[in-house]
Amino acid sequence: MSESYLDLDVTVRRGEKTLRFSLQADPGETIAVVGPNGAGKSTLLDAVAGTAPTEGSLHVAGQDWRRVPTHRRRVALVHQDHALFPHLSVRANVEYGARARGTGRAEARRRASDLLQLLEVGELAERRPGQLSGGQSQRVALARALATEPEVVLLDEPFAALDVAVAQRLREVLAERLAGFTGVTLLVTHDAVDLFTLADRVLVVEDGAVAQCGTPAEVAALPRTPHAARLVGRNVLHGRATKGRVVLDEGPELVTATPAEGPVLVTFNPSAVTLTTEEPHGSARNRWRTVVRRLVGAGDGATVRAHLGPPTLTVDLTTEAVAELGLHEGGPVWASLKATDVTVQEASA
Ligand SMILES: Nc1ncnc2c1ncn2[C@@H]1O[C@H](COP(=O)(O)OP(=O)(O)OP(=O)(O)O)[C@@H](O)[C@H]1O
Repeated sequence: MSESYLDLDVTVRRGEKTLRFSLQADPGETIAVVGPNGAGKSTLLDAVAGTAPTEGSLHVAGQDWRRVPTHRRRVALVHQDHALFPHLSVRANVEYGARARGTGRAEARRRASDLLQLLEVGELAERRPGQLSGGQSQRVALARALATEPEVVLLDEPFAALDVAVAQRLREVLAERLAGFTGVTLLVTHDAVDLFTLADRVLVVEDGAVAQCGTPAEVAALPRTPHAARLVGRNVLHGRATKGRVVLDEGPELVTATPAEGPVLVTFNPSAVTLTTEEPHGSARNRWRTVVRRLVGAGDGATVRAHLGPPTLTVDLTTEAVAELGLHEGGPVWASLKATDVTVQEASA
């Protein structure tokens, strides 16, 4: 019998693809699931919910969930399109969640009132879903999901359709609510903010398998996939190390301060890269003449993210610096990087 609250080790076949997931989680844990499009994040949720045919083992709260039919699994799923019942009031939508699990009418009503209050939409109880904003609807959808007293909550990009301020407020409300939740929450997200505000751990999914699982700080410090690196704003390059040098898969060499041998991932902060128009003559051991591929404003008007390559680099700089350097897409630039700013980790074969 498994020690973990949730213990999953499954294989899922989807068309031509075979996806394989393994995850153990403790009571009360919130796990962010990240990865590129098509990596298998939704498939992982489907495997837990029982809506995808799976082989392997899945235990939740001491029960063998392979023996629990899908409709009896104590699992609540919230998507970005919340799909509330349009003909029922907000209150009735949330009560439905509880009643569907066999809860009595009075208890369901009490639970719905409590949850709507907690999610700060108590005053909307008599409205119909059509009379709610996107953020309000999403709160009601969360209330309805939690009213089922689930053992596992599956949140599939629940903030994706909301504007930034609404999403931020809902994150705060959800963080409070999840703090008192004793089950396991899996949260699929493409937003690094979720990692640092909601997640106890981050599960990085790549190409139908778990590429990394660690605390948000661990993944931020040493992301093991380019997607995770981009998400947390770090650079990651693949290469092969011999004696303090790494021959990058993209061609150029990189000098590092850490001895390593064999396949490696090298990571570094965008702020560690210095850009110049002339070849730099400072102490930086690594310098490359490269090309500006894309310049993307950060939305605050003051900072710009430059994508360069080869080698593929991301660099954050101020709009003044962009102007001073005369950076433009397709234009040349020198990038330099100190050996001591580079972290080297072994790559799994
Ligand atoms: N019902 C299905 N039948 C066949 N293949 C499927 C099915 N559902 C998903 N797939 C495939 O399985 C893989 C994983 O898809 P999945 O939707 O789990 O990825 P995801 O990480 O959730 O992606 P996204 O971020 O785009 O939602 C993809 O290659 C996808 O094309």
